[in-house]
Amino acid sequence: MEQITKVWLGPLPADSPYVKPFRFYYVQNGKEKNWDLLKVHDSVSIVLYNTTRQKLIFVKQFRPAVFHGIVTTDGGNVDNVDLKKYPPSLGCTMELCAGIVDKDKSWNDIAREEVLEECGYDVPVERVEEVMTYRSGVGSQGSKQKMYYCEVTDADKSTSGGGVDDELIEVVELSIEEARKMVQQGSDNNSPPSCLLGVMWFLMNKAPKQ
Ligand SMILES: Nc1nc(=O)c2ncn([C@@H]3O[C@H](COP(=O)(O)OP(=O)(O)O[C@H]4O[C@H](CO)[C@@H](O)[C@H](O)[C@H]4O)[C@@H](O)[C@H]3O)c2[nH]1
Ligand SMILES: [Mg+2]
Repeated sequence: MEQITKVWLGPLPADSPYVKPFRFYYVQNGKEKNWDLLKVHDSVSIVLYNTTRQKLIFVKQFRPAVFHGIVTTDGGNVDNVDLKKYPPSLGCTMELCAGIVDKDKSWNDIAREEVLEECGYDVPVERVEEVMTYRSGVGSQGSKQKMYYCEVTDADKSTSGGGVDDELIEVVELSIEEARKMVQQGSDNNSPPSCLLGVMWFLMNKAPKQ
């Protein structure tokens, strides 16, 4: 699915549109301190539930940062890494449908667009409900993510999804029981906390009571 054939590293160009590193200085309790941080885009995530088939909809994709973390924690060198020893599938994650806020559009419109681009469901923006906001990576980035909830049906499906431009995204459907297991027992699918939070929120507030 991920189709990765080669991996290597390089320095971060100063004009990256995605991450800008800074050293932040401040005086606290009379003492000068500093903190190294990364400015990254804010983002939206969407808990998607298909009521026709009673499935939660997730996206699976190769995440370079996760692959890097796995290889280096294991003591490996990512630069020109041996992909037989470290298969790229190690860096694939199960996530909520999500996207960065990098356009001159409302957050709700961006959430609606991600549902269409990544998962293929074409819904009017009114059907995308705001749930909560939180901060990710508070030690290094502190970016805001707003979580949404959207119920979809098979009739809303207009494309197979999979992302735009060069994105390679797999749409994955889980039953409520399978999603419950993911947060009860944990799993080895590299899910970020935002995805686990979204599933727990759904189970507490939306899942049909048994
Ligand atoms: N981030 C990035 N760095 C690059 O160097 C980089 N180079 C190219 N790109 C392109 O930017 C687009 C980013 O895709 P999305 O808008 O769908 O955003 P996500 O990657 O899904 O990230 C969100 O959702 C995650 C899960 O909740 C959260 O962890 C993130 O914080 C949150 O932003 C893709 O077209 C990708 O090809 C980069 N994107
Ligand atoms: Mg995305």
